[in-house]
Amino acid sequence: MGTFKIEGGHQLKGDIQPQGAKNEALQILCAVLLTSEKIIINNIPDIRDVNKLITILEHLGVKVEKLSKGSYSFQSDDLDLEYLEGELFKQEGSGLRGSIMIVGPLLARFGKGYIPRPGGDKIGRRRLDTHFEGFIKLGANFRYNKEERFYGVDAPNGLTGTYMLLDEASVTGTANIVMAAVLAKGETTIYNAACEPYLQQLCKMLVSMGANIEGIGSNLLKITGVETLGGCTHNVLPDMIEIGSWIGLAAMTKSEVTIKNVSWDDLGLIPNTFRKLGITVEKQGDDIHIPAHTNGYEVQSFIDGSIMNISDAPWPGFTPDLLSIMLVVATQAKGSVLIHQKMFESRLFFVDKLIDMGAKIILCDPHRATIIGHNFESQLKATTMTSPDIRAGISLLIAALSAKGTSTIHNIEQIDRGYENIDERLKAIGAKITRIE
Ligand SMILES: CC(=O)N[C@H]1[C@@H](OP(=O)(O)OP(=O)(O)OC[C@H]2O[C@@H](n3ccc(=O)[nH]c3=O)[C@H](O)[C@@H]2O)O[C@H](CO)[C@@H](O)[C@@H]1O
Ligand SMILES: C=C(OP(=O)(O)O)C(=O)O
Repeated sequence: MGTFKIEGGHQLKGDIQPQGAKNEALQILCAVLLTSEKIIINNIPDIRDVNKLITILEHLGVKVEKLSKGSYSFQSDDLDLEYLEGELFKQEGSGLRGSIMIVGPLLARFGKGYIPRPGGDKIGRRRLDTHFEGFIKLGANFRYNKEERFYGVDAPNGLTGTYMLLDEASVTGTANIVMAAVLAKGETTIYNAACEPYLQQLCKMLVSMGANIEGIGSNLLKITGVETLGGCTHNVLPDMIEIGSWIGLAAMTKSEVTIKNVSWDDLGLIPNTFRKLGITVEKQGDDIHIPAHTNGYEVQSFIDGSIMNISDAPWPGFTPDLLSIMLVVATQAKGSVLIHQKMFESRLFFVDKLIDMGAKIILCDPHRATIIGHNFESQLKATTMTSPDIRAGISLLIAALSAKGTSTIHNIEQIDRGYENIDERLKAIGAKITRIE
């Protein structure tokens, strides 16, 4: 278990370049299984989850070549599908959430796909019903081995397009079904589809491979199946969750930071949601400039004067992956905020650590926490903590960087799952962090 030692209380200053988006990269990497032709992907982040998925692809027989930092070519022209039935896959496939998205492409191209119960954050129940209900609608047979928690689908006669209304706008579920439908016979309509930029990017990539998809960016996708798909070059967008993390970090440490090349048009409600906490988010070309909040930041209230409420919703709503960061940043705001995490059941329990550090938080129930901001009148105190999940981990890191004294964070593998070389990148703008293996 790796550890960070963090000396808090220092202002940071400088530019930071966001990495490529983790959740997009995981979808895009699975899509390379849809064609025997070569696919080139640029801006792939060098993070644990993505590297684990690349290893799974290699073990499946995909030819992977690193062209330069973040750029790889992939060719799935000679796959070893027996790997999917072996012990190694049971271990590797369960090591991350994103591995679930190999099922759709394999089912579409080879008529069968398997997956052990995927990993990812332990942040509450994480159902896979939407994925498999979608495959069944397309004509697949479904099997689930309860003992081994192993899922399987097959479609010996191929998949056939149909209409489906998803029971929830699942991000990875939509990606999986889209990747199955692009090679199905006839037309598939997916209503209540998720439409995060990750999915828009996946659909654009599939179109450049020869797929026929209408409605990209909406919750109604119409896909007309094609016989085969070809190669393409795809560029992964900057990671909007990392961008949000750096906005929060800058505000809470009163630092002046410029986040470079953020792809503003793909950030949705993110800049405005930080503004609701009183944070100044300046657009400078395609960069975000956060000035030093020397006099703090004041939470806005609603028109009727009621308490500010920040909650998550499927895109274009506010992403659940930034709520933990909002919560930690609110601990130093002037004013009070209700954070309502609607999607996940166990993502707010890390507030115990913040309360230990001196934050004023009432955990109302597993989904809601009220934060009474300190307005920097009292600094958080350093402590020792363990990172329970990726976004709680980064939030605790932000808290530690703003706190008085030296904090210790254990289980930083959770942070490394989604933040590339985070200690070195933050050191470059003045953070005092030491990694202890
Ligand atoms: C690898 C990857 O891409 N992971 C992301 C993906 O996970 P993932 O695709 O696993 O998450 P889903 O979109 O399937 O669902 C997330 C949670 O939200 C609930 N839910 C979802 C949709 C809905 O309309 N109502 C609802 O309540 C689900 O029951 C589930 O508990 O999307 C999540 C939701 O943005 C993000 O937190 C994860 O970072
Ligand atoms: C919940 C997340 O990731 P995963 O779905 O991979 O667990 C996240 O990125 O915040």
